[in-house]
Amino acid sequence: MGSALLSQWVNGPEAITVVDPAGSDVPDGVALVTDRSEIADDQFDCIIAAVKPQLIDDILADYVSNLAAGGYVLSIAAGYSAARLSKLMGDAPVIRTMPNLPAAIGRGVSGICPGPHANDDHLAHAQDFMSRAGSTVTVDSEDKLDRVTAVAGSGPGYVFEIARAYAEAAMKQDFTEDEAREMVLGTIGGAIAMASEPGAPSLEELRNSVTSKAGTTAAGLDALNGDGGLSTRLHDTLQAAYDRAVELR
Ligand SMILES: NC(=O)C1=CN([C@@H]2O[C@H](COP(=O)(O)OP(=O)(O)OC[C@H]3O[C@@H](n4cnc5c(N)ncnc54)[C@H](OP(=O)(O)O)[C@@H]3O)[C@@H](O)[C@H]2O)C=CC1
Ligand SMILES: O=C(O)[C@@H]1CCC=N1
Repeated sequence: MGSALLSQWVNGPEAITVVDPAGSDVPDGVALVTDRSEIADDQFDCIIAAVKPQLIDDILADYVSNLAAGGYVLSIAAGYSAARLSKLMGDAPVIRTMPNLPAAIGRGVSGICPGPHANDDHLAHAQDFMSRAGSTVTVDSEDKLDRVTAVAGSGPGYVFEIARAYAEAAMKQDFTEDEAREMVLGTIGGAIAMASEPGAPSLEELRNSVTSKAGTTAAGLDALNGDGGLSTRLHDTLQAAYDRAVELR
């Protein structure tokens, strides 16, 4: 996720240093170090926590002395609470965000939640930073951010899985993998673009406009969600993701 954001963050004025022990590729203009010792004496206005939540305790505390006076810590980690991170980082100001993977093409959706000691300047920077990767929504509680995580942070995973299953079903209707992928992604992309037009009808109205009385779509929709199974499954999906975020706090 860090690389996806980095690909958009480089379009701004900040000088960015990435610490990655694996030494992966970084965009032009970004400094890469593979060991914190290489930047031991350096100061940064913003430290970004982009490792897995389970690794934050082991990794981030080493960077307390790298945070410049007046700076803040920006976390993209799921669940891990701002209060816990602030404490770990010597009572530093913390802002939590929850981006999603289409940030890689500037089409992400990011939740932003100011945490302990964060001031308006920190929040303004975080909003500017995240908006380079797509749209943002600022929420006023971490519980809400954990719900953004369930809906949008994990969301591309659900969408890719739905598209994968949809394409698999298309292949069972005697299409090749390439044909199925093209038809399914074209159909999803076209439908989403239409629903996203300014002034577009509600999603329910759009669905109804495809559904001829006693026609093929009605037959398909009955199999898809006639018993409410899809609605229940999606409710359970979001609830399970939220519950996991709560466990990671
Ligand atoms: N994936 C997603 O769509 C989203 C992820 N997030 C959050 O982003 C964070 C990263 O997740 P994700 O990108 O999926 O996970 P990854 O494992 O792909 O990324 C974590 C990166 O941290 C690196 N790393 C490991 N140890 C260190 C260290 N000591 N110092 C610096 N870097 C280190 C890893 O390197 P290596 O691979 O070599 O171990 C890896 O490149 C998580 O906190 C997650 O909750 C938030 C929103 C969406
Ligand atoms: O699966 C995860 O935990 C991360 C957070 C949201 C998306 N990926």
